[in-house]
Amino acid sequence: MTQTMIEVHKVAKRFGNNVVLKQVSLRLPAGQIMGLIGPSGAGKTTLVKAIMGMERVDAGETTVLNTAMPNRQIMQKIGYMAQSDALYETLTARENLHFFGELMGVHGAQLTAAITHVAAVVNLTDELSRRVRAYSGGMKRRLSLAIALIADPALLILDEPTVGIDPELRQQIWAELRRLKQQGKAILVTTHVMDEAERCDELMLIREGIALAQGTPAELKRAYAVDTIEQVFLKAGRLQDEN
Ligand SMILES: Nc1ncnc2c1ncn2[C@@H]1O[C@H](COP(=O)(O)OP(=O)(O)OP(=O)(O)O)[C@@H](O)[C@H]1O
Repeated sequence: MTQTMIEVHKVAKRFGNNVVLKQVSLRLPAGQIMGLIGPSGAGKTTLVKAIMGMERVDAGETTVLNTAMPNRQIMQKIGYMAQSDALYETLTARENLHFFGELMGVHGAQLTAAITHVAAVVNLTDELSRRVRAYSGGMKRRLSLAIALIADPALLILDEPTVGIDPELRQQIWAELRRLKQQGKAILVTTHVMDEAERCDELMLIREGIALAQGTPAELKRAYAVDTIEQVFLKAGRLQDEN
């Protein structure tokens, strides 16, 4: 069987009285892109943080690269892009990439080559010498994505990576994600964009903390007898409300 990169088993989480994840399970093998889709507040980021080991869960287990999370060493091996950018504003983009690359164990000529490559992927090659505080919101998202890619990690966890990014560049980023997947990398991505959901190998639909449906885009469309993932989303929501 293909190597399992992420295993989530019956994870539950609440904040006070607000139950945010209910018995959520998933498995992400190497060479696959899994999309987490669901309305705002559904629990996607909380699930991502639980997988990263950044949020303690109340029940269940999360395992990354065969290691129970939280685990600091494993955390450093994940190419993680958070929903809010964690960048050094007073440094240039190149200095940020250099800093985070070193932190993830990439050095010297290898790091220089990696910076050139990831900057090209997110179209920031000509902006590398500018300080991040002069960047627009979209440019900061692109730099955050470049940082997630810098160490060529076996596992990428990307929380809404293409928010604020124009359609052309979004295509380019998805082409890179596909290339990485073909190399055997595993990618977990949260998205609100339905055409991105269609590009995932596997989708999990989360609503009110419940994993409502899981499968390939084609399987989900068949199961709900609809033509698009957007319709799956709407129909699954309606059915959940009726029950
Ligand atoms: N640290 C926290 N303390 C209290 N409540 C929280 C905390 N983090 C998240 N929540 C709540 O948990 C629920 C799920 O939030 P989460 O960020 O996981 O949703 P999401 O699906 O990622 O939403 P979005 O698509 O808007 O990013 C929300 O009701 C949110 O208010």
